[in-house]
Amino acid sequence: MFCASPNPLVSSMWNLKPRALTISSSMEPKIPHVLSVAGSDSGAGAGIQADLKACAARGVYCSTVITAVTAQNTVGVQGVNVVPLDFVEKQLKSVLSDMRPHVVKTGMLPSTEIIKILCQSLREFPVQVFMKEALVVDPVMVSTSGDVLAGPSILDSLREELLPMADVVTPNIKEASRLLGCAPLETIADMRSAAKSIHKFGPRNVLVKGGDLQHSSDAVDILYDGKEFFEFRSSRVKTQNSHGTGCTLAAAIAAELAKGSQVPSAVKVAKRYVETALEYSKDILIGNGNQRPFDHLLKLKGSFCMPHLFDPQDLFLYAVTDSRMNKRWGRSMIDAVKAAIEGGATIVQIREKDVETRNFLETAKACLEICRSFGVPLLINDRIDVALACDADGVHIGQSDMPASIARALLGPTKIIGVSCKTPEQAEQAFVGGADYIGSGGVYPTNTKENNPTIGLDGLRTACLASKLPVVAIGGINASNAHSVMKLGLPNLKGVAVVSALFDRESVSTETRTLYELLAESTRVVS
Ligand SMILES: Nc1ncnc2c1ncn2[C@@H]1O[C@H](COP(=O)(O)OP(=O)(O)O)[C@@H](O)[C@H]1O
Ligand SMILES: Cc1ncc(COP(=O)(O)O)c(N)n1
Ligand SMILES: [Mg+2]
Repeated sequence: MFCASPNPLVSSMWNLKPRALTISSSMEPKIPHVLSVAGSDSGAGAGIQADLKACAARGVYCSTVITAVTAQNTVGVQGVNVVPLDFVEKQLKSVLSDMRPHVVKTGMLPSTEIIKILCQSLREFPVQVFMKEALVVDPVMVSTSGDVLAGPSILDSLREELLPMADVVTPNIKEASRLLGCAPLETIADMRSAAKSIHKFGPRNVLVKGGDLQHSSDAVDILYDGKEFFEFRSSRVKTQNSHGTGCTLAAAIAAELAKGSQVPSAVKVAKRYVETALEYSKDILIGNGNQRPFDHLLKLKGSFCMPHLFDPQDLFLYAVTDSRMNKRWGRSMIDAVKAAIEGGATIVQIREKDVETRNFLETAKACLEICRSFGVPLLINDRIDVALACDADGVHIGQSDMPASIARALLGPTKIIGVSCKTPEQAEQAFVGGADYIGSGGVYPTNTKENNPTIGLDGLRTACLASKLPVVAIGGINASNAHSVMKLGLPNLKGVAVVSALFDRESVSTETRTLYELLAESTRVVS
């Protein structure tokens, strides 16, 4: 059985189904699936092995078509053995005709013939997720060690055949200048202009990766979608363990697209995953060379003690609780959080309006301990200071709180930030400010928030369509209307946030479990 929960214990201890997937209910029920068409790296830092690990870490199934077998280690590439063309074709047919991946990601494509066979196979077996964004091309040419993985002879077929079919292409700075036949890129301005020029070959989105940009203290990537530029910036992790970052980034983008994310949001999540993986494995020692791999599966190892890296699927069943409502039912906030997780909550937010800061902090610390032990992220409502003080996984802020950009500056790159948004303008602001998701509502009338106009299902749809970020619906959602919300079937609508229907009830765990089952039914969970 494939288990997409970040913490398998949550499933096994409480006998829950695996996390639900938001593949539209009108499609066959499937778990998100990426096909990687790439070369094998015997050192397992890059290539097929990186793709398998990155997809696994991001909760996505990955099948593989191997184009070449490389003898490779941390020193360099000692040999390349290209898989015979007819056997590449056979592998493609085997996977595409039967397993129907949602997204195809390509890496090392060592010959023109292999590129042509791939294009032909993709025409014969079109690959789509939510009718769009299904081909991610990482135009691998030279390894970081300087060894050639695909010679200049592939450039024409790459430019003329594969790139026009690509939804996202992810050249590093060297690959970008090779594709364009231009001088090396030296600045971010060069990266922008290269992204624009590569876009003319026909891909819908171009991401020029700046990991190897000299004299840049940050790792900056530039995305161009034909209209807008997006700049993704993270601090540069000081490590030699960065072999395979390019493959990993592209695989993680493909994984997020397979879950239904839009391109900018997929890039953002993927880049943060790479940065976090580099940071957590910066000191590991594998091999004697200077092209050393990092640890893709940090998430599995770290779920008990490390901060939670945002995954849009966390938003599936979002439990929001405060002490006032719990007091009415004679339970502590800590018991409420435990019960919600027991019932299947995939993320928890605590909010307090009338408790003293010191008490709130103590409660938050206790809740965090429970959440960490189950690998469920804990967010603090409004209070960035409390989130920082207890090292919570992030915050949820409203339109009258600090702007997302300031919250991001205060909280740093890895904390989760959600923003309540009613309008497309607010959703855009949240994205630009560095938020991870938006909460949109009130979908239905509610007693928990005064002066909060209802936007209805139409307002929710408008917000989702306008948002580049994943969305969680909020406001008056309960077991009788959750299905109508999820039925909207919008790819970035990831789940529902619930207050009263879980906590203004006698048994929090029973209500949460019932709602979980219902949501799972609406989105057709497969196990
Ligand atoms: N030392 C680093 N610290 C943080 N991010 C990095 C570092 N090196 C690369 N990255 C990021 O890893 C991804 C892969 O980029 P890059 O290294 O340029 O590609 P490639 O591996 O294809 O050469 C990009 O998102 C880049 O910004
Ligand atoms: C099989 C294979 N595919 C891709 C790369 C590129 O990875 P990197 O740029 O990190 O060396 C590689 N070295 N080997
Ligand atoms: Mg790299």
